[in-house]
Amino acid sequence: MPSIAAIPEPMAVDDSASKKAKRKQLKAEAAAAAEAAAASSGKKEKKEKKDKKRKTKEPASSDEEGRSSTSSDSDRAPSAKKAKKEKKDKKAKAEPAEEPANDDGELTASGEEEEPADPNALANFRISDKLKDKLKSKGINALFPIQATTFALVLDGNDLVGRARTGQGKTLAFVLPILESLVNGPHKATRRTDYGRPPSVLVLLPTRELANQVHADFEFYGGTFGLSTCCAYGGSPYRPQENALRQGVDIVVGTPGRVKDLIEKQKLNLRCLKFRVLDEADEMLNMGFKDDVELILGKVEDVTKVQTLLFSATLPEWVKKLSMSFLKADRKTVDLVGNEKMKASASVKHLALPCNKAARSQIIPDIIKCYSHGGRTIIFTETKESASELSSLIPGSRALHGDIAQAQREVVIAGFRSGKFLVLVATNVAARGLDINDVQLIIQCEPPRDVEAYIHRSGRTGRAGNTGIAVMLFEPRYKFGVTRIERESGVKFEHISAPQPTDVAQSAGNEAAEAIASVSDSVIPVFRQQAEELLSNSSMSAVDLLAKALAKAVGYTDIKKRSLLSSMENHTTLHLQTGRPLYTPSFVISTLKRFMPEDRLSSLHGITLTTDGTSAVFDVPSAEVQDYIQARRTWPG
Ligand SMILES: Nc1ncnc2c1ncn2[C@@H]1O[C@H](COP(=O)(O)OP(=O)(O)OP(=O)(O)O)[C@@H](O)[C@H]1O
Repeated sequence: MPSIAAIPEPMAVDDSASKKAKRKQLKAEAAAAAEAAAASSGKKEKKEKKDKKRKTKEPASSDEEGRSSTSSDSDRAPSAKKAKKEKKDKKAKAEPAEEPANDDGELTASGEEEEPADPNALANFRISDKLKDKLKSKGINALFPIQATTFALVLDGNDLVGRARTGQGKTLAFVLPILESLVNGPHKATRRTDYGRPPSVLVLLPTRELANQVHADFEFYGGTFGLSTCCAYGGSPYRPQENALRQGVDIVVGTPGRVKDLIEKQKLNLRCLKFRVLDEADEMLNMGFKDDVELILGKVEDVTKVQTLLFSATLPEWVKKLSMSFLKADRKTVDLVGNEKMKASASVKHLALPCNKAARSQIIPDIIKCYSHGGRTIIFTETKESASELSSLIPGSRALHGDIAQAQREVVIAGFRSGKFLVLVATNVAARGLDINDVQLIIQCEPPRDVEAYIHRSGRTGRAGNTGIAVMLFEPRYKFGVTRIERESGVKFEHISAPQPTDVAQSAGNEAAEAIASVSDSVIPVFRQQAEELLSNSSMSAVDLLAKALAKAVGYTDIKKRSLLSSMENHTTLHLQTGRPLYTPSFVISTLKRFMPEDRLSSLHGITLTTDGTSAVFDVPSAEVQDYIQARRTWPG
């Protein structure tokens, strides 16, 4: 006999634990995941570290070190505490590089000021003192695995394809050896330093924001050697870029369109190029820059004199093939992801949440309240229109997409970086490479079309040893989008339901209670009389009244119900059990028609069969729940 009941609790997530406990658990799990990832990419290195006293150092080799480990990391049972320590130390765990060489007297070969046990300590690499000081000023005392494994290869003149997960320091993996190579290494002798010199380095990347970021790194670290950098991207005036090129620069960082324009206008000359770097190469090709990139790379007269480096967290097969035409035959490949199942960042907790499009703007602010821990949030939408629309619906957020004027885009990014506002609603322009401090939460409004987008978007959090949370929303009907991303990225989503209004209110209440403690006693005389009147005129207890005051202080006058299935406000999820196969959603409708008038069923939506096929869940307006339950009771069958 069929039965029908409202589902009062989330179906797939245990909400019984307090918010605090949940937060703690998430943090600990994400930290453990981070540890596992680090352990995974550096498994061999860790083992070696253990045995360090017995073993001698070996030179870095792409063949050996590029291989990633798949063996069991669970044995390690990493603790959150340990992960925290790791975050603090930002320790890298890769193979030691070759013995440092002292090629011009500027480089140090001793590990005196470094932690001697760390094979990736700066002292173990051919990095000059000036550059080391700059790195230390940023809190960098050791290289990350991708940097440690590629440093000597690049400095020694190899072409290279480098791959590591998001947030693992790929930028410095090319910045550092390029700078050393120009100033102290093989290119020192032939590098031009005169007025009007053509650049020695060209870095191509897909977005303007990323160009700005990498430019800033080259300026910061290259400035120490007196190297000058020019940033060339579309939407910005030509004049300053052309002036800089006329005077002569050492490094040009830019997007393919503008770089091509400057070459065609004969403002940019690549005849003295020593390095060309393709950062996020697959995205440049995805964005239709393939012809521009090929044209630019083809402008180099003598390719034997140029080193070409290609870096990304994702290297689809066709990009690898393409690298064959850009890079020399003896190129090295360092792939720290390799054939490992998990391609996305392992220091990120990946969550999936069913949510109808119409409910997004209601639910997203609650997700932010529950999961951002007061840090920054980036929300990704598929289209520019939905980014603008959503940002207009989410208080305190700003939009970023390709239709926004470049000057405004820069203002938005600067505001987000500086913490002027904490929520950015963006299209894929913010998906690649952006490294913004304290991004705690990523929300993707729907499963992206390609898995690379998922990997890069979710990788805006959980960077450089930190942990983060990525929530992907999906239409309950299109659950296959989640399965597809799971299959292709290796991510195992934890399925959660929308934070219930009571959860959100509770966490707001906690904050309000803390805030009350900071209110000065000077307000008491002013408000005491109203407080006394309120208490004497009310039949409620002082505690209940205070609870109401807290609710009002954080903007609550009512708690609305939210469906678990589609996250719609004022909707409730019902569970129909028949004990017999239901086959399809239309079969569910015909079953319901037996006890509910047909016209009432028009407000029902989101019918989803449970896995055993004998029951179904669907949403109805909360006001109609009792009608369903009553009708079922009076129905004889
Ligand atoms: N050796 C290091 N020690 C500590 N922090 C580092 C180190 N190297 C890089 N970082 C920091 O790690 C962060 C991530 O680096 P970066 O942006 O280069 O990552 P990425 O691998 O290029 O990520 P994505 O794939 O998302 O572009 C940056 O804030 C950077 O300053």
